[in-house]
Amino acid sequence: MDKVVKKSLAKPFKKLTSCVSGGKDRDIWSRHRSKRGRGCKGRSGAPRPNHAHDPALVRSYQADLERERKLREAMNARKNAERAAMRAHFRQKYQLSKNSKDANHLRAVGGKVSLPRELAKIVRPEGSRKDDSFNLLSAFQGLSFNMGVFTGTKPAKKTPTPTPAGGESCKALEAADGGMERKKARRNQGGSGGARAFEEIPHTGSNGWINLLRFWKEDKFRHLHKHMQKTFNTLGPIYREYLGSQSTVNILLPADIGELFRSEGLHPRRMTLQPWATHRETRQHSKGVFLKNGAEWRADRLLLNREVMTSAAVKHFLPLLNDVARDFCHLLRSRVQTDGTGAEGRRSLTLDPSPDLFRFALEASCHVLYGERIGLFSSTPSQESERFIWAVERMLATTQPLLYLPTHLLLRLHAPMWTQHATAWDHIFSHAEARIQRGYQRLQAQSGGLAGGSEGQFSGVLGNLMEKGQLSLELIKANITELMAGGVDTTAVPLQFALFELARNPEVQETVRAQVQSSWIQADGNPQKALQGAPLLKGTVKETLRLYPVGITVQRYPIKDIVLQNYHIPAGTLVQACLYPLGRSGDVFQDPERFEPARWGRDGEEQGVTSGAGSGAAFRSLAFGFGARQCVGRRIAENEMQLFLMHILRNFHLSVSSTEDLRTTYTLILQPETPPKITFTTL
Ligand code: HEM
Repeated sequence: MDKVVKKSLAKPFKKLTSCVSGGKDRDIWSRHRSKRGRGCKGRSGAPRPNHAHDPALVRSYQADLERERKLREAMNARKNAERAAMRAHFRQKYQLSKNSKDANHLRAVGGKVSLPRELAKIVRPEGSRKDDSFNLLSAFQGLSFNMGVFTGTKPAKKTPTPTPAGGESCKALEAADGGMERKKARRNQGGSGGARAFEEIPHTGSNGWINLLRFWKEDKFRHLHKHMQKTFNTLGPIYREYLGSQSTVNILLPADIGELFRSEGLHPRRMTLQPWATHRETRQHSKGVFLKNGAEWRADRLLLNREVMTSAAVKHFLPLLNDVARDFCHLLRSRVQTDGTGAEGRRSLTLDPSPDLFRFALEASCHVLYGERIGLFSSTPSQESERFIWAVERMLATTQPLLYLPTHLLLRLHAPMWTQHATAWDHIFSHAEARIQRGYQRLQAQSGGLAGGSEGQFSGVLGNLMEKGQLSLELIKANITELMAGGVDTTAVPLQFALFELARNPEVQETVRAQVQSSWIQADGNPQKALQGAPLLKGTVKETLRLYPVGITVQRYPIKDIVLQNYHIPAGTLVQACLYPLGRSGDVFQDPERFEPARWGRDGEEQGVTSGAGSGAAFRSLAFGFGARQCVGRRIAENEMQLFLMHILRNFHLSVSSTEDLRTTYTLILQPETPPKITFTTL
């Protein structure tokens, strides 16, 4: 790996060192000079005059330089004065002491400051009293100002100066540490006319390869979510990041995310997971919806939606998920009875449930996909399935480090990381292929044809797709394999977090349980009705994913130019909504560290949104992504997790020995560094 990294980084490094030392440029320059020095001839053959010794030319050149310098100084003075004027305004507004440095800046421009329109609007917002300008003047202690700006009679000027624009920004600008509020103050107002250039977006370093090295050295990939949170706190609600060959614009405020999704177009695109795509290409497998784009993606996606996203589909597969969740709890209950301690009827067992949760998730998704149970809860679960679970985990863990390197090069060099990744995918494919074959044969053998059967029985997503015959067998295989690979860790891991949070918040746990118990009785054994009557279960899942989003970002390439935080973002830029910092932002959620399922009301919409959160209320809960390209397994995952928690809460009281926060790590999905141990006590 080291060799590969060195090789792949050698070129950019060479470029970088030559830039720093000026090596290559100097060579070219000196060669050019010496050529001229050797007496380069004109077209006529006569020797060219040596301009370097022409005094008139030298004088004019020096005059040019001087003019440029003066212009630069004047511009800087104007910018400083604009900022000083704003600061003086805020000082006066918040009755803070005056600052002589600002007065000097203002004096340097003769006391005349033409504020750009955005700034002027802050100083004298629309509808404010007429004497505002007078107050402002008094703040400048006798310095004269261009009144036209404040009264709006002078045309606005374009300026690269920071342009805070909103009432709440006033206070923020005064914050001494330049925290989040100050950055938030740069919110975009109106069209892109006055927007700042893309290049002005704060960034974490403009050399992607150096950044990448730093990431590796500091092991930042595993803590990418924390790195993002920290960077937003330092640079504000928008920043650029260059990593290897990737470059992204990162955002976290709901209003900005809304703007991004509104420009995703008919065929929304995410960042391509190149290692996955390269695997499909080299093995000549078809791609499923995860990796496809454009009209092809849309056509396949619409067919899949019918099988897994519509309410008719949910009605079919929900009872299957319920069977698996119920069986899981029966099994766990008998284990607690046998291996646990305590009095009869209130036995307790402490264990790390994660291996069982992975089995549960695979059993559940296979039941929905193939319409049959695969027997993972038996005392001797199949080795094949255990290998599949292991392969998915390997595939995810090896994706992240490969994302920022040229996959085709690694492939050619047989880099061990790539080989591990490809082998993990090969396992996943051969396992899925075997299951699909079996499912296909079983369905053919069944009387009454494929999906629906003669009694209208649901025979799994595979059966339905085959019966309808709208997707080729190749595409069915590709998509079923993706659904299998995407359906295990994504639900098993949040369930670990949910159990942990319920266990360390006993009051919350009791409230959710009370609702579940009463809903269960009223639903008379109908799982769908039981879920509908217990919205806190939905709230628990949402709350878990707010604090621990499986994928820490959702990405899009806007199809048109947009403006975010008053920066111009050209169409086609990769923009990421960063879900981990979003979910824990005090600007967006009240008391963000608190686990509170009830914050999501009956209809799943958030209640008690912080007043400073701005618009974009629909863009606070995005763990499954958004719009036409959102997670296609969403309905399976939501119902699977809610049913699981429903049966657990009906059967067990949950507790943990320590209420300390869990340490988390990111390996393409966010997970606990060490899976938490939970004590299950029978009810
Ligand atoms: C809690 C569980 C899950 C979470 C948080 C989750 C999250 C996501 C996210 C964020 C996306 C990208 C959406 C976007 O770009 O807007 C996605 C896409 C996808 N997910 Fe999930 N997922 C979960 C469970 C599942 C399950 C159970 C399956 C399969 C049964 C699945 C299969 C997929 C597929 C195939 C895509 C690609 C869809 C497309 O591009 O059209 N996911 N998921």
